[in-house]
Amino acid sequence: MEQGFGVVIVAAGKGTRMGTEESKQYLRLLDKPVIVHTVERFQAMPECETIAWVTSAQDMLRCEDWVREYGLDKVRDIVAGGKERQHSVYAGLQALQARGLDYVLIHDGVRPFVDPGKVKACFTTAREHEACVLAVPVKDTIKQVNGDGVITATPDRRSLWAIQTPQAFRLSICMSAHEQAELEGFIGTDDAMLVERMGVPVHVVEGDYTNIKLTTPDDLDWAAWWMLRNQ
Ligand SMILES: Nc1ccn([C@@H]2O[C@H](COP(=O)(O)OP(=O)(O)OP(=O)(O)O)[C@@H](O)[C@H]2O)c(=O)n1
Ligand SMILES: C[C@](O)(CO)[C@H](O)COP(=O)(O)O
Repeated sequence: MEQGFGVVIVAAGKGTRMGTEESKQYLRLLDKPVIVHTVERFQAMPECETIAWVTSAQDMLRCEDWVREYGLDKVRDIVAGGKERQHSVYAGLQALQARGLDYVLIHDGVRPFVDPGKVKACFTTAREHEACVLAVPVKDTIKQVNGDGVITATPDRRSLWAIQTPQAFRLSICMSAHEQAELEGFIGTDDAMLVERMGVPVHVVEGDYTNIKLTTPDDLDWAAWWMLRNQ
């Protein structure tokens, strides 16, 4: 059988933009915490061999409890994250390195609706090309606006994509990209940025608009409705 992938699920953020007392990854979405819904997506995929769950140091115990309660036996590592998302990803990558897999997927713990078929397509493309992300074409016209609130450019929409997770890479490339960024003090908003800086072409696979990242309170209403509709 072909080797599968390991996934790093990052959930060590504070969720400042959500503005809730409890961090957004622990909010209940119908019957379970958001993060449990997300981990279950990967737990159920035959291609997923191992999961590294990145959380804050103070939340490790409750995550261990959920692993037992929900039978998430692919979670072999629960590790503490860092100040920025990038540091949290790196902590997860280090844990996965010991698992002997060639390919890693990195996924936001607050994207609970990712479609397994799209995850598989992203993994397959990474196996062919070493680096791949899920993304959707932008629907709006995007403008660049300067500090005075004046439009300075209108990029051609046909070349604009909104980038999501998972992002899939050959593990050795992803590790080197993170190490290089750390060395140079570079912080990116996604992992592809770090790999792009290394000159490695990152391929895009079209995902779904429903693979949203729960970010602001309005996302929660939509998420509850979407989950009910698909039960
Ligand atoms: N230091 C951090 C920051 C973010 N994340 C994770 O990265 C994902 C995407 O980040 P984002 O939506 O920006 O989450 P937060 O940083 O929690 O949100 P905010 O920026 O509103 O505080 C989330 O699952 C979040 O928990 C992380 O593991 N470690
Ligand atoms: C990685 C990501 O999901 C791509 O959209 C995103 O960049 C992570 O969080 P952000 O802080 O909202 O940029």
